Amino acid sequence: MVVKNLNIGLLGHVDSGKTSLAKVLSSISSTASFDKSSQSQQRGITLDLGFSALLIDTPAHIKCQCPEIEQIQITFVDCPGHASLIRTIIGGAQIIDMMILVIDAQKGIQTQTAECIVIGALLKRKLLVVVNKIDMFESEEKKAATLKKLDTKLRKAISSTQFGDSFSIFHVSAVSGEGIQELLEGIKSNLYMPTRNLDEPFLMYVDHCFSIKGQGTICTGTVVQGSVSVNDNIDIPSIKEQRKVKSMQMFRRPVQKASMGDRVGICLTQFNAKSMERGILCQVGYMQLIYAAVIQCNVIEFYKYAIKSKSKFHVSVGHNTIMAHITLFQGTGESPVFNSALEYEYIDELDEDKCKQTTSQTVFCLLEFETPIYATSNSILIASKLDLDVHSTCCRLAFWGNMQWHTNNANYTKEQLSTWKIYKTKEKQGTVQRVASDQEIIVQNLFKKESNRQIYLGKKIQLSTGECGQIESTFGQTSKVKITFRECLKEDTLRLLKEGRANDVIVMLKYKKYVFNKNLGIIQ
Ligand SMILES: Nc1nc2c(ncn2[C@@H]2O[C@H](COP(=O)(O)OP(=O)(O)OP(=O)(O)O)[C@@H](O)[C@H]2O)c(=O)[nH]1
Repeated sequence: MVVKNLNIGLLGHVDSGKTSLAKVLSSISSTASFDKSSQSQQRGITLDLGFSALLIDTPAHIKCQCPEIEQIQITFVDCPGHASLIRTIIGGAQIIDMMILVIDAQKGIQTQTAECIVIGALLKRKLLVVVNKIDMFESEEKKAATLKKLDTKLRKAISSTQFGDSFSIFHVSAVSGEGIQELLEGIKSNLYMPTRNLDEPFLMYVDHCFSIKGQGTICTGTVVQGSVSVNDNIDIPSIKEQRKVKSMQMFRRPVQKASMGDRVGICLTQFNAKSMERGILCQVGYMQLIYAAVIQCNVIEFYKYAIKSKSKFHVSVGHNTIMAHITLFQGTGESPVFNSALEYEYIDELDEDKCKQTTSQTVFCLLEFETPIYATSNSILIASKLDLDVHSTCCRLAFWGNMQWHTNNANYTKEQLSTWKIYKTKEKQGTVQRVASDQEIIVQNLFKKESNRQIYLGKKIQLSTGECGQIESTFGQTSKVKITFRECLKEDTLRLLKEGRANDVIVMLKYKKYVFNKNLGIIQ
């Protein structure tokens, strides 16, 4: 029997009814489903990803493309909704093919609804919207009016994202069952066969790990790339060891092979399950630790705070979230970023214009991780400010991007970054000490006493009165320099200087200073 697995995430604000919906939609539960953990039950909220499944006959529109698929197993990934668990939500969204956005009919769009839309949109997931709890209205009239208004609001809010308006909205009650049959039909008709590239190296995101005495250690998770078979040797990067795949199960069915998109439990030869609560399994030698990365910086339009170089953001990759120190810069060209012939301008703070990237200027972000992470060259990195107040009504997701460059070298700073030409535009100002001739002036205060004036020789300067000249030579033992002009200075300028009004004639030197290569100093 050929059964294909598809993963559908249930995302939405806390208490909108995601777990209740997962329950009514599923026929198979797993060891991690429906808030079984005692902590979850005590607090009454989902604390971790929950997995359950529904087996259906292959819908006709898929059957005609893939006649060999007899049944489809839909794995529902029930994500937490509470603001403090956004890391888990981001992790959950990375393993799904389609997302069901759950909204409380009476509360409408709430803060985490918006964050979930952002996450789903940037990961390019297919979207279905479910308005839940429609049994809670006091009258049919009130229900019809509220739902009509909410649908319009939802379409308006979502249409500005990558989802556009190509999504369906369903009105249901997970408690009374109203609308559930229509939702199931809607899910079936929206199913599609995502591209599964099985030739890539095996990679699995593990969400739970536990030991069974006498058998081994079980890792449950989703295969996000390639495939794995019983008896394969695989890497456990977090403990830097390899283990053999002893057996595998998909929702309690033993299988010999699992491929991209499958939810699977893999039994490995024993290791300490505590060493890997969340993590990855992969083909031997595939994953390496990454110490820094560059992404093209796609700013999330709902993020309302400043994005500044030298600040720190949380960065999520797969199920992992770590702190990173950021440096922003912009340049021409798309990827790959680092052509040593190109120069990039350092950005202190992203303003609105820079957020709207033009085709000629692309904003990049260097992320230097506080602790190294495992990522692959096609990983999506999502940066957020999770230390913002969880009760805030603002979106905490700031920007995201695919990896353009990364380094596995812990000592990368000196060895690699110094070849990058990321510059800051600097300006020095000085005053005229005396006029040597009408084409020659001696300038003071442009440099500090200890500055090496030699490296500035030949650089252009401009006077605040408009004339352009160049630094001809150093002058004397102090910090002065001689500046020459091709043309004679303007009469007005000479008059000001003769009258001793040196402060009205400012000498300006603009130059580029490289961020990662202090020695290079200046170019023009
Ligand atoms: N009346 C009514 N109550 C519902 C419905 N769906 C869920 N509930 C109730 O709403 C509360 C929250 O439901 P959950 O399914 O736990 O919500 P959730 O979105 O999974 O919650 P978190 O995962 O913690 O964000 C529970 O008390 C449910 O019984 C519904 O359709 N109608």
